[in-house]
Amino acid sequence: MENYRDLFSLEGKTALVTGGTGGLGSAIALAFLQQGANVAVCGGHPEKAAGLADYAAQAGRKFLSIRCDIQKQSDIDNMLNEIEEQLDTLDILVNSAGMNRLLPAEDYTEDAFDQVMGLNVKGLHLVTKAVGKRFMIPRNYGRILNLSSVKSLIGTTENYIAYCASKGAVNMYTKQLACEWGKYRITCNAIAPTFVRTPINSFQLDDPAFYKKLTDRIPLGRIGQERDIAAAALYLCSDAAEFVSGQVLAVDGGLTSMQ
Ligand SMILES: NC(=O)c1ccc[n+]([C@@H]2O[C@H](COP(=O)([O-])OP(=O)(O)OC[C@H]3O[C@@H](n4cnc5c(N)ncnc54)[C@H](O)[C@@H]3O)[C@@H](O)[C@H]2O)c1
Ligand SMILES: O=C(O)[C@H](O)[C@@H](O)[C@H](O)[C@H](O)CO
Repeated sequence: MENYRDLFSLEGKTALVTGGTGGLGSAIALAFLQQGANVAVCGGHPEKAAGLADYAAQAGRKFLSIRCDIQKQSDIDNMLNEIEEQLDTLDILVNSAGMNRLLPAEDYTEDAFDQVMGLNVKGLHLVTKAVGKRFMIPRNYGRILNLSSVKSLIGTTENYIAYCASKGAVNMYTKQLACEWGKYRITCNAIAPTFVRTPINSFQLDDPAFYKKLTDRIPLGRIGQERDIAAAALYLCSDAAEFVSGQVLAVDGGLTSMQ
C-alpha cells in the first residue's frame, strides 16, 4: 500500500532557503523544520533567524543561519562549505531572496535595474548552479523552488518594470532548468504569490485604498498569508511532487484568473 504520510514528509532531508531570514523564506523554513528537515537559511541579517533557531533546537533539528550575499561567488562557496561540514549535503533549495525598487519605467535608472535583476535573476542562478553541481547532480536528487510573483504573469499599474521583468525571467529559468536537470531527477518549480504582508510591502498594504483595490480583484477576497506559500512549498519540495517540474504555481486566491 502507498504510504502518503511518508510522501509528504521531509524527515532526513536537508534544505537551504535563501532569504530565509525574510518574511516568506522564514515561513518556508519553519514549515520544513516542522516536517522533519534540517535547514540552513541565508540572508543579510542572520540574527533575524533567532526564532527559527529556537524552534529547531526544541524540535531536535539541525539549523544554520548564514550571512551570505548570493551575488558574491566567494560568499556562496563559504556558505556551501559550512553546509557540507554541518549538514553534509542539500536535497532542497528554495530561492526566496529577492528585492524590488519602485520607479516609473521612464525614470528607471540603470543602477536600480541592475540591482533588481542582479539579485532576483543572477543571484538566484549563482546559488542554483553551485548547489546543483556540488550536491544535487552527483546524487541524482534535488528539489528546487523559486519564489516568483503574480507580477511575472500579469502587469500592474506602475513602478514595477524591473521587478516584473525579473520575475518573468525567473519563470523561464524554472522551465529551462527543469528541462536540463530532469535527467538528474532534479525538479524545478516556482510559486507565484500575490501580496503577502511582509516588511517589504506593508507600506503599500497599509494604504486602505490600495488594499481595497487589490482585494476587490481577488476572488477569494483576501491577500495571501505566509502559510499559503509555505504549504505550497512543502508539497513542491516533497517526494509527493517527484513528477511535477517546470511549473509556475500561482498562489493568489484566484487573482490571475480574473480579467
Ligand atoms: N511578500 C510578498 O507579497 C511577495 C509576493 C510575491 C513574491 N514575493 C517574492 O518572495 C520572495 C521573498 O519575499 P519577502 O516578502 O519574504 O521579502 P523580504 O524582504 O522579507 O525578504 C527578503 C530576504 O532576502 C534576503 N536578501 C536580500 N538581499 C540578499 C542578498 N544579496 N543575498 C542573500 N539574501 C538576500 C534578505 O536578507 C531577506 O531575508 C522575494 O523573491 C519576493 O520577490 C513576495
Ligand atoms: O506581489 C509581489 O510580488 C510583492 O508583494 C511585491 O509587489 C512587493 O510588494 C514589492 O516588491 C514591494 O516593493
